[in-house]
Amino acid sequence: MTNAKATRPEVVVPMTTEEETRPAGGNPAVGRPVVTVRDVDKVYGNGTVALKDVDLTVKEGEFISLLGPSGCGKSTLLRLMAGLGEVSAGKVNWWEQDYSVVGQKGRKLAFVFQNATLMPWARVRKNVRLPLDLNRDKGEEAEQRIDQALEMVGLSKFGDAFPRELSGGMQMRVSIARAMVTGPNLLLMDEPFGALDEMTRNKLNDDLLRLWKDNGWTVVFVTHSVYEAVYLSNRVVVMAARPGRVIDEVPIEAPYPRGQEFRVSTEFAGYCRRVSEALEVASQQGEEAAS
Ligand SMILES: Nc1ncnc2c1ncn2[C@@H]1O[C@H](COP(=O)(O)OP(=O)(O)OP(=O)(O)O)[C@@H](O)[C@H]1O
Repeated sequence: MTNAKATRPEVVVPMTTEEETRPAGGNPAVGRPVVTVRDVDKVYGNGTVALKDVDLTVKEGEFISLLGPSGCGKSTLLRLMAGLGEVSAGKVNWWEQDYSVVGQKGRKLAFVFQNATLMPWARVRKNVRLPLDLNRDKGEEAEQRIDQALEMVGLSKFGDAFPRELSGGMQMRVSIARAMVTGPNLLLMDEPFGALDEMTRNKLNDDLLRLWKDNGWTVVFVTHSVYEAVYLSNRVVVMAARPGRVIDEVPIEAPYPRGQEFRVSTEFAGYCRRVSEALEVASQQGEEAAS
């Protein structure tokens, strides 16, 4: 991956339509690659090999979860997909093109962190506006986008509130609205609901699936929860540590929309068992490498 220069051309690659990527049942079909990670190594300055020979292709309309023991490189991989940091070897492409071609704006991605990371001194509306301010997007259209983003996360009435006046779940909704406001088509989420209680988390999972479907997003989601990964994803990517690598992929073929019925189904339990077993293998491999 190379750093883009401001003078380089920016190519916005048109997306295919939702109909093309979501056949009957609501599951994503084999769409065009959105992000391609090829033979990627990441070695930090202190010598830690965070990723070794990682290959992963994320396709249009997919909802992929990255799951694995602590330190297996989930966040590192997500950050490289976001263009935050350089690979040590290998390549990351967006829409089959190099960063130097597709450019910052052409990637149209947004990143959601575990903590809502809101500006505590600024009202909700100003927090959501931040990416637009950074892009110098102003005027009526910008205001409409903020309205839409707040409406989508159910916070239309809270634009004038300060973050401290909101619950943890609502703060996370603000964070998602802020990610949505620039109209991304790739959403990278690093344990966004990890700090929330189970009820709130389940609710936000349902909201996220609705937004994913309505907006035709592609999502890569880091989580420690087998249940969350299975519930949300059409594919769970299991990673092992020392060095961080992909060891298994489990397709979750249950149709969307998913709801409470799916959560309590034997199908869900079966997928959770399958993913837990893969996670167990990942943990053992990490421990063996450490001993
Ligand atoms: N900036 C950094 N400098 C040095 N080492 C780092 C840095 N960031 C991460 N690491 C190391 O790289 C490895 C992978 O870290 P990473 O945070 O990507 O894993 P993770 O799977 O997301 O972990 P967790 O589940 O605990 O969040 C770990 O050994 C970590 O200590």
